[in-house]
Amino acid sequence: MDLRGKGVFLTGGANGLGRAFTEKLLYRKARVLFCDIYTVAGKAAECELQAKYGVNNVIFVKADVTDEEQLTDAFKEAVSKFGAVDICVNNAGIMDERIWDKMLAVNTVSHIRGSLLALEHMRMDRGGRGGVIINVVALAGLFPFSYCPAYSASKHAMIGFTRSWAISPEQPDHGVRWCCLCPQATDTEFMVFREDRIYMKDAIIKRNEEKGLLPVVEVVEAFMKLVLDPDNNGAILEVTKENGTRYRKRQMVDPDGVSNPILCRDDKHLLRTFRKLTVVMDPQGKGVFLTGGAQGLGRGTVDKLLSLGAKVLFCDINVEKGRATEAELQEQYGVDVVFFHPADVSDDKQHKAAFQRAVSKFGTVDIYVNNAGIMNENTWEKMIAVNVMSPDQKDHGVRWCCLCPDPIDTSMIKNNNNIYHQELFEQYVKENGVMPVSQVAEVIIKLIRDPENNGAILEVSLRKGANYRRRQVVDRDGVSDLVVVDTY
Ligand SMILES: NC(=O)C1=CN([C@@H]2O[C@H](COP(=O)(O)OP(=O)(O)OC[C@H]3O[C@@H](n4cnc5c(N)ncnc54)[C@H](O)[C@@H]3O)[C@@H](O)[C@H]2O)C=CC1
Ligand SMILES: CCCCCC(=O)/C=C/[C@H]1C=CC(=O)[C@@H]1CCCCCCC(=O)O
Repeated sequence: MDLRGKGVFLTGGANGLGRAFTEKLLYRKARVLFCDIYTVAGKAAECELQAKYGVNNVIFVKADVTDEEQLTDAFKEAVSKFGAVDICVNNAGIMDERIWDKMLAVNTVSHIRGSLLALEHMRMDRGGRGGVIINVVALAGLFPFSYCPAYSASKHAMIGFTRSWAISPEQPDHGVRWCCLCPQATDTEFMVFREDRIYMKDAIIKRNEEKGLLPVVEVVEAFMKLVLDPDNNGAILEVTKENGTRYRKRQMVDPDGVSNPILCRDDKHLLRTFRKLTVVMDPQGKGVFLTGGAQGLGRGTVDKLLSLGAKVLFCDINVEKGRATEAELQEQYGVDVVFFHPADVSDDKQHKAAFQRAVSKFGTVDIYVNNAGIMNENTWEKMIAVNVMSPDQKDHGVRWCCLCPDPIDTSMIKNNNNIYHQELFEQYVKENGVMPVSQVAEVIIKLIRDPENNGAILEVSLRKGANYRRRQVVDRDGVSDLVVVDTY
C-alpha cells in the first residue's frame, strides 16, 4: 500500500503509541488528522509534526472520543480536509479499573463507533474507495489479565467485533480490511501507575522492572505491518518481548492448557488467589440473584433452581412479564421462595437496588447469574450496556464461569430482525436446530454445582452437548491463510 497522500484518522494521538503511529505515517507521506482529549499535548504534537512534515499534512482536533458528536465531527473534519479517509486507527485507551464503565466507553464503545463511521465512509459498495480499520487492542484482549479484568474485557470485546466484521459476507464488496494490534506492556505513560488504577499495582510494577517494557519503536513497526500488508483482513497481530511480532491463528485463553476445566495459567507473576473448592454446590437453600428472568433462558433457569430448592430473586425490564412469571412460579413453589424486582440492568442504580433486595430477602446471595441480554445491531450501544457493562463486579472467593450456548428456543432467536444477514442466521438455525430452554438450564446447574470450574468456559450445542473448552478459539477453521501461530 503506497501511503502517499492517503488520509488517516487516528484517535488518542497526542501521546504514546498514537503519537508515534502518527509520526511514522507522516514519514511515509500519509496525511493524518488525530484527535485527543488533551489540548496542550495535542497542540504541542501538532506543532512539532507540522514543522517536520508540513502544515497541511497533520491536524490536531480536540475531541473526547466518548462523546458521539465530538468523535463524529473529528472524523468528518478528516474527510473534509483530506477528501477521504483511507486508514482509521482507533487507538485512544485508558486502563483504570476504578472507572471501569468509563474505560469501556473509551476502549470499546469509541472504537466501535469509530469503526462504524469509517466503514460507512470507506465501503466501496456505497461509493467509497475501501481502506483499512486498525483497532489498537492489547495482549490483554487475548488472555485473561487478573490485574485488570474490566480492561481485559474492553479489549476482548474489540477482538470479537473486529473479526466479526472481517468475516462478513459483505467484506469483499465493501473492500475494507479489519485488523487488531495486540502489544504487550509498552513503554509509554500508560504504564506509569501513580494511583491504584489496577489491582495489585506493586506486583505489576515489580514485574515490569524485572522483565522490562516493549520499546515503542517495535510496536510502531508492527503497526506499519498491519497498515501495509494487503492480505491481512481479520488479522490479530501480537507483539511481545518473548516472541516478537507475529500473526496469531488463535485467540488463546489458556496457553498451557493447565488443567481442564480450571483454565487459569500458572504464571508466577500472576498471583493465584482463588481457592480450589472441593464441595459440590447444592442449590438447595441457596440465595440466587438472576438478571433477565421474566422469560426465555432466565425464566427456565429460575424454574430449575426453584425445583432444586433454591430461593431466587430475578429482575427484568419487562414488568408485565416479570410479574406474571413471579405469580406463576409463586403458585408452583411458594410465595417465600421467588421474587421479581423490576430493573433495567444497564442502569447501575437499578441493577444494584435489585441485587440489594436479593441480599436482604435471603440474608446472602450465593449464586449470581448475569443472564439479561439483547441482540440488536441497530441499538448497539444499548446492547453493549446490557450485555457487557451490566455485569456487576464481585469480590474474591467467588467462582467465575461463562456459559456459551448455540441458539436457544427463546424470543431472542425468533425476533431476529435487527441483525445483519438475517437470512444466513436463519439458515444456520434451520441446519443446526435450537436447543430447548430446559436443556440449557440444566447446563447452568452443572456450572453452579461443579466446584472445580473457576474460570470455565462451558460451550453447549445440540450436536455436541455441554463441553468445557480448553481454548477460546477465534478462527475455528483457520479461515485466513496468513494467520500462522497456533501455540503461545
Ligand atoms: N502502553 C501499553 O502498555 C499498551 C497500550 N495498549 C493500547 O494502546 C493504546 C494507546 O496507549 P498508549 O499510547 O500506551 O497510552 P497513552 O496514555 O500514552 O496514550 C493514550 C492517548 O489516548 C488519549 N485518550 C484517552 N482518553 C481519551 C478520550 N476520552 N478521548 C480522546 N483521547 C483520549 C490520551 O489523552 C492519550 O493521549 C491504548 O488503546 C492502549 O490500551 C495496548 C497494549 C499495551
Ligand atoms: C503477566 C502479566 C504481565 C503484566 C505486564 C503489564 O504491565 C501489563 C501490561 C498490560 C497493558 C496492556 C496489556 O495488554 C498488557 C497486559 C497483557 C497481559 C496479558 C497476560 C498474558 C500472560 O499471561 O502472559
